Amino acid sequence: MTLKDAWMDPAKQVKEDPCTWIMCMRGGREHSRSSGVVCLALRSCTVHERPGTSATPPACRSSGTKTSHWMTLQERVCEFQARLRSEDATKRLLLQRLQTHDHQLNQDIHQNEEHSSINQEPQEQLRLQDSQLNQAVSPTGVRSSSVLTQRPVDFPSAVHVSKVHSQEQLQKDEGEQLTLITGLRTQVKELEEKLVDQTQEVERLRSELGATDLEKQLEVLESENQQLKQELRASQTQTTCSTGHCPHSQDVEALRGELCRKDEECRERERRLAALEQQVQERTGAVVQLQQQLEEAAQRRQELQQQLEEASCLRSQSEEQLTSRLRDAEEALSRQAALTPQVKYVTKTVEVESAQCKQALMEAQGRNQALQEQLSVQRQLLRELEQQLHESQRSSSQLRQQILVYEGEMERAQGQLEAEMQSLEEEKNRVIEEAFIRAESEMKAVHENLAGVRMNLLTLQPALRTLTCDYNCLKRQVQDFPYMLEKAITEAKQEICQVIGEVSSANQELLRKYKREMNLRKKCHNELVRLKGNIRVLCRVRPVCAGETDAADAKNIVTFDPDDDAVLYLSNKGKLMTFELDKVFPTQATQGEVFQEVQSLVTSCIDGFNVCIFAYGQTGSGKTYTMEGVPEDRGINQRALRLLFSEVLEKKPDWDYKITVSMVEIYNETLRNLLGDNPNEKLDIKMCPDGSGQLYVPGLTEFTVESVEDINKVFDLGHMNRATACTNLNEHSSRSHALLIVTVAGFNSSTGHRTSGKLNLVDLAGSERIAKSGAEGSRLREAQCINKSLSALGDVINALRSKHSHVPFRNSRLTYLLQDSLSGDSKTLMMVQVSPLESNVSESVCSLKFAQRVRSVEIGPSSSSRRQAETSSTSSSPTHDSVELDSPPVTPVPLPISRASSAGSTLSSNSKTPTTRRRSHSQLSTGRMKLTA
Ligand SMILES: Nc1ncnc2c1ncn2[C@@H]1O[C@H](COP(=O)(O)OP(=O)(O)OP(=O)(O)O)[C@@H](O)[C@H]1O
Repeated sequence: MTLKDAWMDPAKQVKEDPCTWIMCMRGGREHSRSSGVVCLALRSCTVHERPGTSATPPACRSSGTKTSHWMTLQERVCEFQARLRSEDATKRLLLQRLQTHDHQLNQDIHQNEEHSSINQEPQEQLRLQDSQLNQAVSPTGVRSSSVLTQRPVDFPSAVHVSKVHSQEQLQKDEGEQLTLITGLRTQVKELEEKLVDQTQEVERLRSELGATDLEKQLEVLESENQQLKQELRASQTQTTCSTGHCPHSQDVEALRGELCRKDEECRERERRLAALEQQVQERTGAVVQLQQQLEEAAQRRQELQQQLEEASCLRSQSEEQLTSRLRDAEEALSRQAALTPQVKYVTKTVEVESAQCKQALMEAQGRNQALQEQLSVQRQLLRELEQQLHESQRSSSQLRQQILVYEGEMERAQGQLEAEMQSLEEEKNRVIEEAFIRAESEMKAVHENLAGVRMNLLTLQPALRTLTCDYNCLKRQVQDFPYMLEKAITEAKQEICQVIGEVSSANQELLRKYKREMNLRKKCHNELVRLKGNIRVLCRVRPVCAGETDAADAKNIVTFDPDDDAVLYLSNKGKLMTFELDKVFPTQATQGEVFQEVQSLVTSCIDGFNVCIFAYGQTGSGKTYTMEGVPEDRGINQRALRLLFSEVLEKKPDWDYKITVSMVEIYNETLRNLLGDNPNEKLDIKMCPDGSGQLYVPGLTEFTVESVEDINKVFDLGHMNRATACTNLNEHSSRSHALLIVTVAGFNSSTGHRTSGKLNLVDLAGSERIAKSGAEGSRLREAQCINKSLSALGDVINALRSKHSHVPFRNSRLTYLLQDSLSGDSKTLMMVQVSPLESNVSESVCSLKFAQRVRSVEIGPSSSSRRQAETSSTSSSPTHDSVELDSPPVTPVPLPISRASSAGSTLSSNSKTPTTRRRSHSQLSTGRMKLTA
């Protein structure tokens, strides 16, 4: 608030913010005093000083008594000032008038001096002027009257005196006038001095009033209050700011709530006090009314008493008159009685007068009675009034008592209120003090932090400068960044395109080289296989089992050449027969060693070749052991699949392979699905209707396998189905062919190259002689079927070896099913199982001779088709058959087997063995092989 605002509308400003207004007015007190603004403003302040008014500042409420006292003083001061001002104005007016008159007097004197020679009765003018002066000065009581009274009263009579006397008189008057003027001037000076003194007095009073103890106290209180308010605001702000950090915030909040509650209570009590005051005022008004009524009644009573006294006085006077007249009459009567004649007259007179007197007496008595009635009425009225007065006095005393009670209550309530106010004030002071202390400590901490921050700032300024420089540099770089980025992107794009082009060309070149290498590898592999022979024949001699050692014919007749692993010696009836095969596994050979020899064929299946691995031999020679193995030492089947998995995994990034497995059984020339839902279901082999010449088995179940667990599951299912279809699994397995058909289909996503290879793992039925086994009935039929299929196999191999135009694949289900794996680029491996026992020597000789015959066969397509297969990278599958497939089934013809000289029957061949192979020591016959006893 500005001083101007306070000056313009003090009442309004005091209503809005009295404390600030007072502070403001303290600066401009001199102005406000002179116009009485203080008084008006303080009256407004007093109006708004009522308890419970929100606009009233706490400071004014807390020091209400002192403030009201101060206001009363201010009012008095204002009144005194107003009075002084009016006196000042009056004195100034008087002074002006005196000065005016002085000036006029001077002028008149000058005129009198000028016109004294012509004597134009100046006395009248002087009188007039004196009277004016007297009129002007008289209100102030100045000594002018005394001066005027000293003028000669008989001055007009001097006109008739002589000129000498007149001149003397004029001189005398002039001297008197000069004396008067001098006196008047002296008075004016005195008045001026008095005025100055009074002005000084006024100033002194003003200065005194401006620094009374109460005002000083008030100022001190206001300043303290203002300071406390500021501190409270600051502490409240800090408390609000640090509500989450201050540990006493809850206490402060509670105290604040308590303070508000107490304030509410105070306001309530103040309202009650105001109501009580109002009641007291009303009662006081009633008492005043009653007192007025009482006064009126007393007045009327006095009037009645006066009337009564007057009436009594009149009555007594009339009675006295009558009594005196009666006495006079009686005296006259007694005197008349002495004078008889006169007595009669007197008696008559008396009688006449007596009647009159009586009448007058009667009238007087009547009047007396009426007056007495009036008196009694007045007395009654007086009694009533006295009763009313008593009642009003009683009610007045009751009201006074009530007032006293109320006053006592008020005092008590006020005392309580003051005590509560005091306690609240103390509480507030305590809270403020605490907040102040807290704020001080926090402020100290903040100052310390600030000092630290300043120090940090000082140390950080160089870094900031550096950072600013860096920032500017970065800003420039950022501004240039889009352009640079665009440029870099363009360059990078160009480079990437260039690199992509180079990589693409390199990739093409690599792909080309890869394809070439793959073809070369395949060619080499094929060449290797070819060099080894498309049909490889291995021999494995099983060890003598634990239960066989005790038998009389349990003699081991098989020996091996320590220098040549492809030679096997068989002692047959004292003669040593030598058989040369591709490799001979001795009895101690492990499953791993056997598989190592065949794994190259397995991997060629991945390359798209069809592979056929047979296990051939008499019953109990170890075919199943070699092919399936035992749970603790798995055979070729599972190892082959494991190898396929690992190989496929190695080629995984480029090639995607799918490996499917089927299991079939050929029993008595009947094909059965071992993985199907119905194991007794018979399957058939049919030609694909698409004209591709491929064979397929409708209804054959295929399982896709991806892990060893899948393989085991498939094997378990096959074994289970095989077991459910027969009464004796061992016998049944000996009399049937078990085929595990593994198909490997690959796809190279980068080249689009597809491959499809088939791996046939065949556990053939036992090849023992029927005559020896003495089979009859069903066993004979089983033996015939086995012989038929084995003969058909021999015929097929013979036809292939002889390069006949017709290969009799259809002569048995076995050869028909394995047609695509026995022809073309197919690779065949026959594992001839041999029992080392002497009791099995004839079967061993037969098996070895058959193996030797098979070993001499060359399987392969015509040179043209082979070239095509080698050069074609996509379509020329190695499974493509070059031989006629649709040849009708022929009756199986036993292979003619020429016996070897003395060593027993040996395989004979009508074709030369390759030069790379060593010739067998046994003579090979040129006729057809015959697998008979
Ligand atoms: N290399 C070997 N090492 C140890 N034991 C063998 C070996 N070969 C075969 N045997 C054991 O010889 C017995 C007969 O083998 P296996 O059943 O494999 O002959 P098989 O030719 O399959 O007979 P079948 O034609 O009746 O099925 C089995 O107990 C087998 O464990």
